[in-house]
Amino acid sequence: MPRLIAAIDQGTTSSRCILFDASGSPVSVSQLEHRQIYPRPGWVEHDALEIWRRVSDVIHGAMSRANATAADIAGVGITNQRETTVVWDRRTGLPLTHAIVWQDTRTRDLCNELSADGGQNRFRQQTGLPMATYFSGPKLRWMLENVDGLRDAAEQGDALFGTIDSWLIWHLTGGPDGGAHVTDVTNAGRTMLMDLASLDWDDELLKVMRVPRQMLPRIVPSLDRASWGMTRRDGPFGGEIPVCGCLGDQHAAMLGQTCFTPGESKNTYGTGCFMLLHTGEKPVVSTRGLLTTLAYKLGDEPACYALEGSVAVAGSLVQWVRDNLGMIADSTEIESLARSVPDNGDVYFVPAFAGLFAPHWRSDARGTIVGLTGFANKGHIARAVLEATAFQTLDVLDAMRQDCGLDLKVLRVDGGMAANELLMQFQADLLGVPVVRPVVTETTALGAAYAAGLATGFWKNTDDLQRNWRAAKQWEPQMKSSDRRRLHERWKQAVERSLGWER
Ligand SMILES: Nc1ncnc2c1ncn2[C@@H]1O[C@H](COP(=O)(O)OP(=O)(O)O)[C@@H](O)[C@H]1O
Ligand SMILES: O=P(O)(O)OC[C@H](O)CO
Repeated sequence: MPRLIAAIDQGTTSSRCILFDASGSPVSVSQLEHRQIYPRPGWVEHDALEIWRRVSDVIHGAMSRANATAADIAGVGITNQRETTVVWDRRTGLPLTHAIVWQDTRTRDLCNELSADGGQNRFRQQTGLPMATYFSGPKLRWMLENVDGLRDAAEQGDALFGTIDSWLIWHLTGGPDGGAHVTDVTNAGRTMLMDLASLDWDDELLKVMRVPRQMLPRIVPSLDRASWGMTRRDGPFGGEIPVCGCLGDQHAAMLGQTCFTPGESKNTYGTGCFMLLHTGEKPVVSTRGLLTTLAYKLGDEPACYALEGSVAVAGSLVQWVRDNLGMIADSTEIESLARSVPDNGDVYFVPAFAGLFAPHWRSDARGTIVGLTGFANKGHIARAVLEATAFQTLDVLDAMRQDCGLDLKVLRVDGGMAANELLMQFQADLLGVPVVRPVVTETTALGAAYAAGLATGFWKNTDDLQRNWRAAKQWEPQMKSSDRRRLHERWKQAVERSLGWER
């Protein structure tokens, strides 16, 4: 009798495999980083083969730590960094070029060209997305136009496209020997090629992005009782297990946080920071710079939608301070450094390294630190670094409030940066809303496990999942509203200064 569910969480900086038991508790974890490749300013690439190898290694690691065999695992769920674009050869299983990562801005001119006719919101009605470098469609068009032989191979059906979920599922279920070529609705919804209402590839968008349909994966729900394929016997699990759950990482975190009711919201503080608000069974098109996205689609049930505020740079700014400035040796040290000063000393850091995402969508913005005086020290910079994430979240929440009259009661948080107590208190202060962190903060992996567990009957229904959710810590807002307003005004001035720097 299988006692566990396996989740593979393939993130921007690392890959994890976590095995969960029936109470939704992690039983074993294995994690490995992969290279970030920066060939030019603004370009960010991953080696998809390296990612597949890391994923295979973490599967081995988690299985051996739990002393588990394939017979112990009821199902496999996948969750992944979204939008990152992979093309590979169906015959060899090898990538045809480096993957273009979601943060990469090389398609800026292409996006400007595509929005010349109809503006940035040209495809917002169909896709819920503004025209921006973030999404996969323009990245795929760039590849088709710049990688030698790719278009011919795609037209002949030899080159396949997928986001990381597709790439991993294809390899797990057989690779060149009949691997399943699928993607779930939450991932497909980030390509700018899928129609939000029909949940199918859209012919007009395929034409605009010049994408041959035969290279695209089949779009499936976020979980499937029939499963998309079994893990191969000679693969990293060492036996056959149904692969039957799949969601983009932010959508998986909605499941992991059990946000199943319209009005519920979670914010994940990882490399970037992504707040999603459940809006029910009908897509709400934003007028304030938020994305309309799928929350999840559980098998045959109707799809649920969400509004999303995507912030490109959050934890990665802490990493930048660690790796590029050498101010700290480990990400966790940022907290004690920030606590060495009582406030930000009027220093603000706008981390527009990849332009500014929600709610601004300005690819011409660049990173800036303002307010420096001879008084400012490392502590003030550290504070400004942490506060930048909280201010960006406030901008997103304000947009949600304006878009749909949201009256948020509590914000559920997770992700690596949610371990930072100073940030969480400041976040509650700025939003004026309690912030709550659950016992299991690996909500992304947990959400993928929940999808696979619901598909296989390991968990019966969403009530089972809700019973697993438990709060570990809550932060109450303590700041005076006049202070909140003053700080927010200063932040907005800093943002103004970052706009238009890139010409
Ligand atoms: N205590 C901390 N304070 C601030 N940032 C942190 C802390 N711990 C981790 N981080 C940041 O969180 C990020 C890792 O979070 P994680 O959820 O694992 O990210 P991802 O899934 O995007 O790879 C890193 O960017 C790291 O710098
Ligand atoms: O890898 P993460 O957790 O920063 O998530 C990346 C997002 O999915 C990008 O849209």
